[in-house]
Amino acid sequence: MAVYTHVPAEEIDAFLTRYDAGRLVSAKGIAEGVENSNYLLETTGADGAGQSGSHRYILTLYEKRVDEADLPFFMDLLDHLGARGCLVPRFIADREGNRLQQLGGRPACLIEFLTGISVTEPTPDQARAAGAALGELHKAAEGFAGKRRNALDLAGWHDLAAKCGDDFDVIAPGLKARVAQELSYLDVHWPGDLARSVIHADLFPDNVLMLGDAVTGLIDFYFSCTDIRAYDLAVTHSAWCFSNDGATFFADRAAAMGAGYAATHGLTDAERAAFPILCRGAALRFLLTRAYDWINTPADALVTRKDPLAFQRRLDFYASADPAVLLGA
Ligand SMILES: Nc1ncnc2c1ncn2[C@@H]1O[C@H](COP(=O)(O)OP(=O)(O)O)[C@@H](O)[C@H]1O
Ligand SMILES: N[C@@H](CCOP(=O)(O)O)C(=O)O
Repeated sequence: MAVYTHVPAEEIDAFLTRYDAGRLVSAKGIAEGVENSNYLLETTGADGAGQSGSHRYILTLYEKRVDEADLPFFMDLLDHLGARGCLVPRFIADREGNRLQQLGGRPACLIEFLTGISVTEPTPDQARAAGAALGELHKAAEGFAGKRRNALDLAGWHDLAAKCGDDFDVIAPGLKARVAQELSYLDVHWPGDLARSVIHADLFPDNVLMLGDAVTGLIDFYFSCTDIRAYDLAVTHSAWCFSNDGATFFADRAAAMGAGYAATHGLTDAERAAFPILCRGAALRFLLTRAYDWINTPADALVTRKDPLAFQRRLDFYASADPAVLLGA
């Protein structure tokens, strides 16, 4: 469960009085997620007569990697994407027009609740829908003027690796050397000339809400940034096309995801040629943040740490795979 900051129900109820959202009926810490503290709120609604469950909101308190100064970028991006038909949540303004607040000593926002569930074992059709939704997102992001540097780029990966240092080998003997070897490879081969745009950068199954095979919401844009556009597909590929432990690659999901993305956006020849390297970078990026969190998560946080080695297995797969299997024909 990701709740780093515990806020008493009375404080949440008082917080809600700034909004036209009614009174608090229930507040539950949300089990999923590792970055921020999230609560699912139910309220009476503005007229005070709502039935239980009919007025839901997400309350997010920003922790760890989210810089408060970046929140306007995320808000503007979701406004832009929402106005172009993407199924993304709105940040809700209080009666004075403020969307950013303080609660429990943290920056906090009230956010529109979207329906849908996150799949844990995606089918190929669901992977196709995720690829298509990512392509739609990239199309909708065209023309967005905001820019944000990716703090988790190649330079950021070097910084994280240096911070983990010898602790890598506490997670698994030899991991420090494996990471160093991969960084050296990517220093030489990372592509510098591919199209860049705003990307989601963390479109894991838990950040895609679905009903059946239909995407009902894309959430958690807090890593969104300006970077190589096809890297976003590589991140999504690494997240959706393997068993959770990274031991099994599902070529059928990957081919479907590639087809879904091609149907709504598509890749250039140069992006296809670079895709195996982009996937290696994606796998290393999540290996590194998971390793850092494995070492540094506070003992009293209600959070389930994620296994870094699940992304070492993906990395090893990408480093040796026949490029032709990654996206199918
Ligand atoms: N707008 C939303 N609508 C519905 N559920 C949401 C929404 N935002 C977050 N959630 C739920 O909260 C969980 C954690 O949110 P997320 O933004 O992924 O957290 P973190 O930033 O900590 O990773 C999600 O997996 C989802 O279950
Ligand atoms: N997707 C990352 C962790 C970031 O948290 P999320 O819950 O926002 O996806 C991972 O799986 O390592």
